[in-house]
Amino acid sequence: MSSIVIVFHSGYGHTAKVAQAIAEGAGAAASLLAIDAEGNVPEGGWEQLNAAKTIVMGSPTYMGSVSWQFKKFADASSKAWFTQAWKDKLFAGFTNSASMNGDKHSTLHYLMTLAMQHGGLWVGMGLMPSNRKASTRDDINYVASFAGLMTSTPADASADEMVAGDIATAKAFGQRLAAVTAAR
Ligand SMILES: Cc1cc2nc3c(=O)[nH]c(=O)nc-3n(C[C@H](O)[C@H](O)[C@H](O)COP(=O)(O)O)c2cc1C
Repeated sequence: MSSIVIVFHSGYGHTAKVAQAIAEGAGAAASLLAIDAEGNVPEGGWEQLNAAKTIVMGSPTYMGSVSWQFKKFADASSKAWFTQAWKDKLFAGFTNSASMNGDKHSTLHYLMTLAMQHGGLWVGMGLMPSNRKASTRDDINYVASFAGLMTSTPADASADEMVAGDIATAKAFGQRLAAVTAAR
């Protein structure tokens, strides 16, 4: 079982690409758990989550919040909530949307609330924003969130056309998650 489980939903592949980059940054400690189009996790998924030290949750931003498939997963996690089975695990979150802002914070805030309901400890980005005149879209944390990973992909861009700086930021976030998980 992996110490870091990245559980995510992705309708069109963008959030999945971010999840892969986080996993790449986190290295051998991490594994991916995709919520399917029906909002279900594959067999053995709940056991993986129960065994994890760190749960990283990701969803695209749809209409200013998580996708319904992610929400179905969140509601199903109430089974773990009843016994506080995930208490004191580390949690982190990420979301991708089309607009630069796009109300992504609303999605991250929901993920954070879910983590708090489970009695978890939230891990933010730990990365300074790239917000200088000389900063470019390909710099680390240009979208500049502290609460969790935000990435933006133009509405007409495929998952393969995602911004390189966002993918690099996701890898850096994965490295941080591996470091804080190992330190526990
Ligand atoms: C139903 C729906 C609602 C969306 N709502 C938003 C939104 O509130 N803000 C935004 O910036 N983008 C919004 N988008 C765009 C998606 O966030 C964007 O296409 C994202 O890359 C999709 O990620 P995915 O490929 O992992 O599903 C929406 C897309 C869909 C399909």
